Amino acid sequence: MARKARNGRRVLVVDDEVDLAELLELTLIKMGLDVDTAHGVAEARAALARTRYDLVLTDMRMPDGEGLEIVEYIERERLDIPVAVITAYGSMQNAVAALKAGAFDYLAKPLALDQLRTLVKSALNLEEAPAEAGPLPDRPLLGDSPAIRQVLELVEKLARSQAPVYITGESGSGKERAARLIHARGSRADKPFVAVNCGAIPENLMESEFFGYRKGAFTGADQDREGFFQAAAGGTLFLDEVADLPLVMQVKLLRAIQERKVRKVGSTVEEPVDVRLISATHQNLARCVEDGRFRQDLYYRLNVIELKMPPLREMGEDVVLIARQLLGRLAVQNGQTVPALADDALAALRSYAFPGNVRELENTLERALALSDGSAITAFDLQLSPQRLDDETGGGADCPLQDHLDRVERAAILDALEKTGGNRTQAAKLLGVTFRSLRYRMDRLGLAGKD
Ligand SMILES: Nc1ncnc2c1ncn2[C@@H]1O[C@H](COP(=O)(O)OP(=O)(O)OP(=O)(O)O)[C@@H](O)[C@H]1O
Repeated sequence: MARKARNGRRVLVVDDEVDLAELLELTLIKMGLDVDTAHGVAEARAALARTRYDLVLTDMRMPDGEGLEIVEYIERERLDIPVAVITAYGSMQNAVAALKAGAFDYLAKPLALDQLRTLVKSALNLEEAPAEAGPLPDRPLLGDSPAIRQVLELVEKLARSQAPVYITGESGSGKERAARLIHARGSRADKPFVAVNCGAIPENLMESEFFGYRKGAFTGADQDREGFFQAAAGGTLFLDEVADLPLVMQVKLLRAIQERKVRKVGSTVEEPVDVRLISATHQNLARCVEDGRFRQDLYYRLNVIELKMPPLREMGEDVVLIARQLLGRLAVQNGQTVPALADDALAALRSYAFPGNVRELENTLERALALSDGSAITAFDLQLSPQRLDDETGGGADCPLQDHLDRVERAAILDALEKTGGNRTQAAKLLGVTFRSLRYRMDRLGLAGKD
């Protein structure tokens, strides 16, 4: 089966499960890609022999063979096509075998669509959609539980003040959304809101990214450039994952906050800056201070007022309320009628721990909408895996699987780079992955500047 879209990049999806293939296909088409689907290894080989693809996504287990064979085929024939595999939940061995055979990444089932999109964008070097022009839409924080009402009250108060705000909460609990709301409701609303993921900036570029640089400051600096501080002038600078700032940068940030001035790299003059700071992290920053990983003086500067985002599982019936609102929005976006939530789906939503909070709920619904027959969403469509119901007791609620895997991966890569003196080719060999796979992984984990 082949479907056409808009930007000329062609992806081969290999999956014998019709539902999953359809979900992948829909998601990729929405990204503007052309998609062919093969329902087994033999069909995939035939398609690869016939057509030039820019990316292959393959399931691991199919009736006529393993996804691994496709990875090996692409390597053997030197087709130079990035290939990613989709593995069953919990089968890390399969994922590792595929990476060793040349796959550049893997996705675990049930599929998280935002991870899929990140992977595809990265493999195809697709540009991010341009940022929305004009003032940011004042998107609300959904929910009506006492926990979220308290948050909303505090947001209104914080919007009226200029004090630094420090937002805590689990991943996906709406920290960035709350920060945007504080900005949008305050006196700086018509000025920029600049969000910075502190964990994603290579260490060697941090200073110039934050404070800008002058032409000639270093090789390649062929014109003056503004940093985040200048870009947020008069508005709000949102420092996400602030615990990931390296200590050297913490000193520079503290200075900028205290002096209300920044100096571009390569410049001798300081310029005044006026930004409101909001920072966030899902880590325990006080513990980072105790461990010596975060400066206490900066911690006090940032943590003037704390806003705690509640986890979705502590928001009672909000899970159903938010699910209905999100479903309505998604269905309208797709031009579908809004499906009902069947009783078994409601029960599944109420009993699941949602370690990934509202973000996970959004992904779950997006996937369910694609899988459902259109009239009602059932528990089956939601695919909330029962193992994860126990996450709360197993510590998983504080540590969703992806975070855990990322941490393991990050430690292994850093270790290999240290052992090889930063030589990526040797590090890739040591890790048993291809050079391209290592480069991709370092980009994804924000380690690109670490060697
Ligand atoms: N209360 C809410 N109402 C509506 N949408 C929400 C709510 N909370 C979170 N979201 C949505 O969930 C997704 C994740 O939210 P956001 O990025 O604000 O979370 P975060 O806590 O900053 O996550 P991370 O720690 O991973 O950066 C976004 O799409 C956001 O719009």
